Amino acid sequence: MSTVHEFKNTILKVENVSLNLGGNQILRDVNVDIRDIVRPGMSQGQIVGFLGPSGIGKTKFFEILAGLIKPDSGQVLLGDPLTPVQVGRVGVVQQSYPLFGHRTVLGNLMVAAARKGIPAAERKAKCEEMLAHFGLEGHAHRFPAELSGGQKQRVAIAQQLLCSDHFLLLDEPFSGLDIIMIEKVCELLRSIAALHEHNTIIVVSHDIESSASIADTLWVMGRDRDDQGNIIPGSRIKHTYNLIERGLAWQENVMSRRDFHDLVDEVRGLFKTL
Ligand SMILES: Nc1ncnc2c1ncn2[C@@H]1O[C@H](COP(=O)(O)OP(=O)(O)OP(=O)(O)O)[C@@H](O)[C@H]1O
Repeated sequence: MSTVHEFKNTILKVENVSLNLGGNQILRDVNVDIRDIVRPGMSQGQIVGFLGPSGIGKTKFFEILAGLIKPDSGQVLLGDPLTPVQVGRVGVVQQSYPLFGHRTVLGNLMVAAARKGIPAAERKAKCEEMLAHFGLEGHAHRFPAELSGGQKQRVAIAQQLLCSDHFLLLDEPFSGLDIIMIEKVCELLRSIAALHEHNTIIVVSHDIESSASIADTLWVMGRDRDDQGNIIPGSRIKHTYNLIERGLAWQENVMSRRDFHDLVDEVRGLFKTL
């Protein structure tokens, strides 16, 4: 598959974000950005895999990216042109998939479409289009309690995609799924990225292999050490891997490639130093 591409405008920018909690520095001067990737003849969104050891600050950074909590300093800018993040612009898919239990699958999507301001006359068609894209047409009139975990996850992703502004944050989307389901989720996320030029998906995960198999970029969060090897409090994005440059983005069967496994080993090795 061709990797001819250009990086265009920055569509997400994190500037000098720091966060303290309970007297501890959690994040320190985090600076990172995502640029719109353009490929000839297709709409190509962005997928970032966001990795880091447990307790490093991924969840807190995720909440700041979504505008759910404010950093002590710094800011997050989104869109084209860039403007400060506000709650609702970034779709957040939590592991628990919170859906309205008293509404059907279609009803849940209709609420999201209304929240986004899609005109009433167009809502049903838009929601049905989403249901078809997510392979949920047969479940439109079911209630969340009647769905499997994987089906609930797809409804939650569709719902967040409908009511947000091209940005989706997913918290551990592969957790608790078997290998076939993980492949399906990977396929779904790739297809969402291809739905719109600006669609940008950030996947927070402990699963290095699955994240790397769909990402164009990996962010690894970690802390610095001083000259004596002591940890300096406050995490930042310590390493950014450009998988396009490595020829590993947008490749069929990338997981069967030796250079892909070398990358996964490299990231795993890096974790031990963070
Ligand atoms: N309300 C709080 N007050 C003080 N410290 C907190 C608070 N919430 C989180 N922390 C600390 O902030 C750090 C980062 O937590 P966070 O949940 O962001 O880590 P994480 O990378 O998402 O971890 P995991 O991968 O295990 O979910 C942890 O050391 C945690 O103990």
